[in-house]
Amino acid sequence: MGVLNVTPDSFSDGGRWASTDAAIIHALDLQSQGADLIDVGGESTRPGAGRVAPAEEQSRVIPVISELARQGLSISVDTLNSSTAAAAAAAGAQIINDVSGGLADPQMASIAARSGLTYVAMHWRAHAPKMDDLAVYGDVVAEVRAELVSRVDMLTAAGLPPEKIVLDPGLGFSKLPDHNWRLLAHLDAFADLGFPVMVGASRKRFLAGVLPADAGVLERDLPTAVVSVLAAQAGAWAVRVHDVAATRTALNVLALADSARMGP
Ligand SMILES: Nc1nc2ncc(COP(=O)(O)O)nc2c(=O)[nH]1
Repeated sequence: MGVLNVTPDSFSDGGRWASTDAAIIHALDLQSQGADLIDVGGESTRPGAGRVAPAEEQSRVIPVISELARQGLSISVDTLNSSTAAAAAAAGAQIINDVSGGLADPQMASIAARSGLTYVAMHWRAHAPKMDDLAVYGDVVAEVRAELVSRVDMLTAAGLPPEKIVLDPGLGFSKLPDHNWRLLAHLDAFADLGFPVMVGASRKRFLAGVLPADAGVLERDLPTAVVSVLAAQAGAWAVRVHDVAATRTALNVLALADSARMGP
């Protein structure tokens, strides 16, 4: 899943694809790098980001989704807002990627159920201003797992078929670095729930821990690609990344190593 932030302020690529034309060019480039899906977002969820009105979010993402769907790309819409999810479904998106897992907008579960789209429910505890204050866990794996199970219960009660649900541990959302590493080390705890699992580590702060102190954000693309391999080995359904080429290459290494291991 290639990241396409059509926003002026996303933490690692804000403003670069803010125009519709630039966004479409970048989406096609992500596809040529090997992306199976393009995740189109119009509101930055980085810590400290302010909220964006749904109308503004839709003005950013719907023209992009419409054109990319017209060109046959597989699109997810990264939104907390049910009105944006409904508009994206009408514009040709196949997936709703809701970082709040339905908590931010009470209408989202029913809108997602009615849309027939696949729905990614990510683990989340609060909007950006309060997010870091809630990074408190006794057992992060058990608690994130339990909270995602309660999200599934709410979503299915609203009519969303279980087979439409993808789960995501929400790396970097109300998590300290060691929480993220523990979640990555125990992805099986989420895969065991019987839903596809998505992982979004790309360029996130916790990856800085494996880099020199003066490393820039783009240097996190290498550890991101390594995490993509770890996620694939744990059976992840998708990884959400900015640098698709790096992850595609890393997954090619894994595929060749696996085939060599199973070969004669
Ligand atoms: N499902 C899912 N969606 C996401 N959307 C945005 C971000 C924040 O990253 P960005 O600001 O680079 O888009 N991370 C995730 C994530 O980890 N999982």
